[in-house]
Amino acid sequence: MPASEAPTPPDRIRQARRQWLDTGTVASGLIAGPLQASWARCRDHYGLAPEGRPQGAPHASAAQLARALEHRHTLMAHARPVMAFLHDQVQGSDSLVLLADAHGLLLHASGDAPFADRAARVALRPGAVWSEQWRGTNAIGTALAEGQPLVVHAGEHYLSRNGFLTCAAAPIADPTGQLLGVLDISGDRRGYHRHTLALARSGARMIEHQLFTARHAAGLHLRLHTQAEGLGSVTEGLLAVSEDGWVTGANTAALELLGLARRDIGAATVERALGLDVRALLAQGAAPRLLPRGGGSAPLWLRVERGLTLRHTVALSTPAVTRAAPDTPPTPPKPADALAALDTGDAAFRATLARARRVLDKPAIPLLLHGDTGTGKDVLARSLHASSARHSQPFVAVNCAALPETLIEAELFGYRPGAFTGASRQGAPGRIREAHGGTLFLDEIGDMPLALQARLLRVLEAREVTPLGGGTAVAVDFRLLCASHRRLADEVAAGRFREDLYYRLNGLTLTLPPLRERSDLPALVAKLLQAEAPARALRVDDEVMALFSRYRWPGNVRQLANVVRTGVALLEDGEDMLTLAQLGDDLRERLAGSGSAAPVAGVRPAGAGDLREQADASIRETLAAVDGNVAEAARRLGVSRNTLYRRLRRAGQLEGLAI
Ligand SMILES: Nc1ncnc2c1ncn2[C@@H]1O[C@H](COP(=O)(O)OP(=O)(O)OP(=O)(O)O)[C@@H](O)[C@H]1O
Repeated sequence: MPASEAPTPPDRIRQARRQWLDTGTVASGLIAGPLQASWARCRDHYGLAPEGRPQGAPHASAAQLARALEHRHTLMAHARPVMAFLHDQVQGSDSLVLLADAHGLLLHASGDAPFADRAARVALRPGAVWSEQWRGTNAIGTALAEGQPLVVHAGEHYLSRNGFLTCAAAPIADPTGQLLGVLDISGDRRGYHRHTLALARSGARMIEHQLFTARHAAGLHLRLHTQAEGLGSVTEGLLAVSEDGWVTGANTAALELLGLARRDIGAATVERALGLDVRALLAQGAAPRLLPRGGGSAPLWLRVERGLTLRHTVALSTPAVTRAAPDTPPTPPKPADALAALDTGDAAFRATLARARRVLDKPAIPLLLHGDTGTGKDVLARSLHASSARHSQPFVAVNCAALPETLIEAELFGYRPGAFTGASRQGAPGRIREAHGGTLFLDEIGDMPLALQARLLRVLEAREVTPLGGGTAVAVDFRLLCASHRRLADEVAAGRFREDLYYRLNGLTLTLPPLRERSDLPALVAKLLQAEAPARALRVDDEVMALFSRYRWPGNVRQLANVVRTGVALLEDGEDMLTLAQLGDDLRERLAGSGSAAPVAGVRPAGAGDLREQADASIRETLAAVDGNVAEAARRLGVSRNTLYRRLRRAGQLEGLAI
């Protein structure tokens, strides 16, 4: 049974809190084990005080939230209709249906307006982060930490200020077993209902079912249920099987029916899971059959399917039946518009986008994205995928600069159990196979070691991949996008990049212009301002725009976006014009520093000094401050992750960091 299926009685919770405050421990059995473990984490790992407030808890800006929604658009597309359905079930009961991502960032809320107002007072609204680290024990954060559905009721919340809530949450995993987020139903504690957890769990199952169907409908997959009538329903188990007999995907129901764990996906054979080998499955017709099982387990009904059936095609094309809730956060651009949304008026960039659109759905023509750091290669790659016919299939990004050389091979091609020292016992299918049916984005391809280039070339030519440690080659179908800030032709000339691979990758090169060469700076600034504060009509004054126009922008759009974000944060309430004075001294100095073509009156250029040493010191300090989390350190330093990775790789400091 999941933790706290029924709420702990109020007197027990009071007793537990009193014991906790007085002695720092709780007698066993007073509250559920996972919640007790969570209280201990809150105090010992996160240093939270029960009566305290969440100090420094992050809150996503509108632009960051929009980006997170865009990033999770597949999850959103499948979650919205389910959330609308759940909202119908709990309507009028003072509650909210919430969706959080795997970091606890609240992506979407749907619910009763009066309760939404109360919930917003404790930041239970889109943009806030409800991981345990910031909010203490709570259904969203604790379900993520424990990886199981649970209820956190009233005083079981670690922070007293959240004690008016009763919350039930269930994790959502993708078909490969990776945790995508949490579906939560939160309400006033007086309105607790014992069915709420079952509702949240069913909602999570429905979303997982849809995600599975979208990803695996085209391949060999199995439907499982204890009753024949259950096949085809949202309660069925679903298992994807590769042609060489590996379990490559499963929903939670299938894992439970077969007694498998998430880590078994990509690691267990179908023979181990079902007692049938893949040939026996393929020989079976489309009719359901009863599968006897040993060990006292109930027999299972099994139906084997290959490829799309009409019913699933219809189901796939309709997940966008959404009913906008009154508090719907900004929605990401529709997939078809993602490319168009990048066009802010620069003629050369517009022509590049038009060329890209012409080959969008021709996967035989690989695209190579070239541009300096921060020019938007990653943004363009995601938009290309979102605008393509494959948009509901996986987008798998591999950053070749981010991985130690020794790991790239296993990460890309997968490996058999025990293929190399330190390999996980389960083996892994590899990123190339994860991209099957969708898009594979190899970022910083110029940093791929020569030996691996030969292997990649073979995969591209044969369109099949063989895992490290041997085994059968598996056919793969993906649209390839590569990006590099280096000119690959120069790398070829220098002998660092294989010529044959270069020609294989370079169906069409799309070059992103540096920001200083773009003619649409004012429109881009307007777009970034709008994204940062959608509800306010913000502008920059002429003096700032003139400064922006003269500056060289070595960090390109990323740097501009950071400058705009800081500027907006420094605006007083009610002000809608960003002026030079409001940019702050340090920012003005940076803008007017050595990168500027002409100095601005009254602004001192940045001093020289030993920049490399300073940079190294600040990288070390920042990494220490964020516990080695490279993505977070890059954000704080205002540089791209790739720049930081390259720097760390050169210094031999990449192993062991959170990438
Ligand atoms: N067209 C755009 N509209 C709005 N924001 C953009 C655009 N292009 C880039 N950005 C912003 O710039 C940031 C950097 O973009 P991106 O990561 O795509 O650059 P990149 O070229 O891949 O950089 P690197 O090579 O350093 O990884 C993004 O997070 C986004 O905030």
